[in-house]
Amino acid sequence: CGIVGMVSTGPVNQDIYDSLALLQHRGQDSTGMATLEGGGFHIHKAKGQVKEAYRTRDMRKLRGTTGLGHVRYATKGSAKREEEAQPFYVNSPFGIVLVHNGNLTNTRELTAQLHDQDRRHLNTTSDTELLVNVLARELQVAQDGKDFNPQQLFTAITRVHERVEGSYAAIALIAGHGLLAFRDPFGIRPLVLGRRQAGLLGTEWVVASESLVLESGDYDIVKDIAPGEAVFISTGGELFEQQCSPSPQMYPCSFEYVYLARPDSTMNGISVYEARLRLGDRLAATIAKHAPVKDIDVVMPIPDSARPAAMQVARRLGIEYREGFYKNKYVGRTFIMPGQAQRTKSVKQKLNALPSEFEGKNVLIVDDSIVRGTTSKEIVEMARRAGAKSVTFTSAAPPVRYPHVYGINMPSSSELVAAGRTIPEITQEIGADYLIYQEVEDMKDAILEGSDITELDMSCFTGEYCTGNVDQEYLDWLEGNQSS
Ligand SMILES: O=S(=O)(O)CCN1CCN(CCS(=O)(=O)O)CC1
Repeated sequence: CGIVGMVSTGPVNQDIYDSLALLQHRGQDSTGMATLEGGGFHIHKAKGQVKEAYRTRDMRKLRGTTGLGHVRYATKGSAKREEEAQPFYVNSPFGIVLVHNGNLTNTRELTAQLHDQDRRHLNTTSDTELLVNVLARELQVAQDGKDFNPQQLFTAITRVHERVEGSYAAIALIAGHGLLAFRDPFGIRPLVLGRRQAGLLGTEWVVASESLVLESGDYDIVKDIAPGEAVFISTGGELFEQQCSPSPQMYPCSFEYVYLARPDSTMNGISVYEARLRLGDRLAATIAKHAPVKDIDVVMPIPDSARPAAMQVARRLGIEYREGFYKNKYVGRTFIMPGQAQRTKSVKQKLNALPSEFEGKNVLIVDDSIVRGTTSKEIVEMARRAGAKSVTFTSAAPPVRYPHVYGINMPSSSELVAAGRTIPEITQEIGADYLIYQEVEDMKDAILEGSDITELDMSCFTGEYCTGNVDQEYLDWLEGNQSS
């Protein structure tokens, strides 16, 4: 999912719309926007992509100079369990609307607490609804009937960190006051703060999942919100910030760098594009060790996010780089579409092989990752039908062997092609002649090179979950809880 929030000096609806369009790659299922005008909200949510979800009359309703927006894909389960589009709204102690990128892992406990202790009713199974209700409850306690002041928000966020487990980058509008943004104590999901001068009208602020939103709006990048940190921006443009966790740690999600983020974003100070080039450098070294490089005729990317890695593989191995696959850019990102049937159909719609690039050649294909293996299998078949003599399939990410529980839709290990399989078994499963994966340590080094960050969340590759409270019981529950 992608989130954005703004405090401007003029109408904010068009800027939020444009920002959501730039974050579309982070989810195409549904989108929502809310603006704050005086003491009240205007909210619009709809299924589908940004460009089709907001008609002129919807945009006209979204008046106000403070607002937020969300683009979503299902972070767990399938289309059957229709989660609500975001933002979510609660009406006490203030009107609050909230958008969230991430996934909470103690939803069962929180649901019970909210029902028994906090006397709050939940309408959906969405973890975002849990998050906004816990925030509201803790804000009620912190405010304790006194007049509003930002410190109450920071006290409430401190309690949110204590009660909530999992990953969250979140933005909320507090009716009559302003915009609150906060990040989980592990910094798993991204959140960046930007600022620009609006002439004599004052300072304008933006908080977003990716820095390209800031660049596009001519905002200066102020900083990545720190793990555990919260910032509050009043509707008048005054900024308050506080670290709300006693033990913040930086464990950014590795999959942002593998494929989720746009290459032209800088995330936690790391250029996504340059990280992908470095992933290619290291993958090339591993390929040279394990594959018959001298026989390879061409190196090809699977568009789009594997291109930087493929360019480097070709360059390092001294092999010709060719574009053998055409991607239909009008089909959304298939790998995150709920439900297996839709996903298989979409691969054929999404990619096509150009025979002239394959005829009689030993091809080496680079994809950003192999998750379910459905795309990889289809791609190998396409390459052979197009005339390839042999197919070496390579992944710029290591084997995904464990569920991803922090906000990217790969929760069920039964769907993971590498879970419980050896490399030769996976090679056979996808029908390739050779299969080479990135090494875990190489991925970590490639992403973190030149950064002062020392850790990444790589739980879906290693089974080590940085938040510490993801145990086998939870994984089994999650497995059973997935309507596939
Ligand atoms: O970023 S892009 O949209 O360009 C490509 C995203 N990338 C494509 C390959 N899949 C694995 C497919 S599968 O192995 O699960 O079938 C992960 C996501």
